[in-house]
Amino acid sequence: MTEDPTPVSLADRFGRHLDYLRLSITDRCNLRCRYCMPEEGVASLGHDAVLRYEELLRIARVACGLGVRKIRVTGGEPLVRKGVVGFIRDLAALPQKPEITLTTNGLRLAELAEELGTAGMSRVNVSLDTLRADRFRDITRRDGLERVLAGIAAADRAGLGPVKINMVPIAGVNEDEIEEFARLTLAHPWNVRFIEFMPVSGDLEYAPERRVPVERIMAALERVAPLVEEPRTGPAGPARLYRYAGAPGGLGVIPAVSSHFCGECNRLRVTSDGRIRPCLFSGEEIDLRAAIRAGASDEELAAIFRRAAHVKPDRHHLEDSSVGTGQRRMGQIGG
Ligand SMILES: Nc1nc2c(ncn2[C@@H]2O[C@H](COP(=O)(O)OP(=O)(O)OP(=O)(O)O)[C@@H](O)[C@H]2O)c(=O)[nH]1
Ligand SMILES: C[S@@+](CC[C@H](N)C(=O)[O-])C[C@H]1O[C@@H](n2cnc3c(N)ncnc32)[C@H](O)[C@@H]1O
Ligand code: SF4
Ligand code: SF4
Repeated sequence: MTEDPTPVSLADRFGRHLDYLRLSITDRCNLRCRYCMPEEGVASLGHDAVLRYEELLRIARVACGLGVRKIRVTGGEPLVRKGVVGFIRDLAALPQKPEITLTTNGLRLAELAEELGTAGMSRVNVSLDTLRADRFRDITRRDGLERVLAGIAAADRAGLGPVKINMVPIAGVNEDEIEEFARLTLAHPWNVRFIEFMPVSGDLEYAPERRVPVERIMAALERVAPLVEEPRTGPAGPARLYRYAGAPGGLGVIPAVSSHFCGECNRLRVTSDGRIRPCLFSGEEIDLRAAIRAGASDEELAAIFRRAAHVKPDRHHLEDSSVGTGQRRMGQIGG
């Protein structure tokens, strides 16, 4: 095994520096959110198809050697994979000490938050689309609102904050809760982010027309109290940031579809079966797993990452056609 060279930057053809890796560690999930995956017929990847933790760790190490500074562990639901805490510990201990974050539905967070914090996780983002138990059951096809809320509280206590809460407003489903979510920031130190629904649905009922455009989200936020725009420090990611004066929590709006933030994109993704996705919304994938299992060296893996950076498109084209995520659902890519 070779030592990592002095960190370099992984740049693409458009001058963007790719220093953020979204690593999906499983395609399995303990929920079935209607906008993400169908109830039935979700064939999980076979055991051998999914990368082993050693393989994922090696990928992360090679990526960090290329300048990746932040790794977001995602899924499917990352907290359903056995051994996830040990894996987080190993990631946090990589020589480059990347920032380790997690995107989760929160169902298992109450039991794992403390261990995750001790393992070296910096922060968590929790996906939550409703504060009503019956609606939670309708959207996710499972029970669990109380557990998610307990998970958020546990993450706070474990120092995994400020917790970001990701809410996807969908017309006719939960759009009427935008204000209630926004009010949470008046009482809690959470950053509540509203994400435009993306047309990659698991359920036909959730058609693109259900997307609540950013203007409507903003109007709902402004009905609660005047918004103060927050300065963006560094690569803040895709969210536009706001706050109500004096509130402990913050607000974010992620215009994933309408006013895309591709010009500032710093992400690469690796799916749980070892494919690099240069862009969430391009079907192009580059196989790392085959290379790893054929005995590729670290240099060869780094070359595959460079190739992925090279083919990263300048932007998505969701507004031009019905382009989606190719053959993959969101839950298979990790969002
Ligand atoms: N279009 C698009 N959407 C993205 C991208 N990255 C994340 N999202 C969406 O934004 C939402 C929030 O994603 P998170 O997993 O919380 O990650 P993040 O927004 O990068 O989180 P931070 O690192 O805390 O800013 C999810 O619905 C993602 O699908 C991206 O590169 N492109
Ligand atoms: C695919 S999930 C994976 C991680 C974890 N299971 C969770 O739900 O946080 C990552 C993110 O994608 C978002 N997502 C899934 N389908 C979406 C869609 N059609 N439009 C917008 N966001 C979506 C979810 O709300 C979640 O915040
Ligand atoms: S959004 Fe997350 S929790 Fe919901 S089905 Fe998709 S992967 Fe599972
Ligand atoms: S759509 Fe593609 S290029 Fe645009 S921000 Fe997302 S991953 Fe980056």
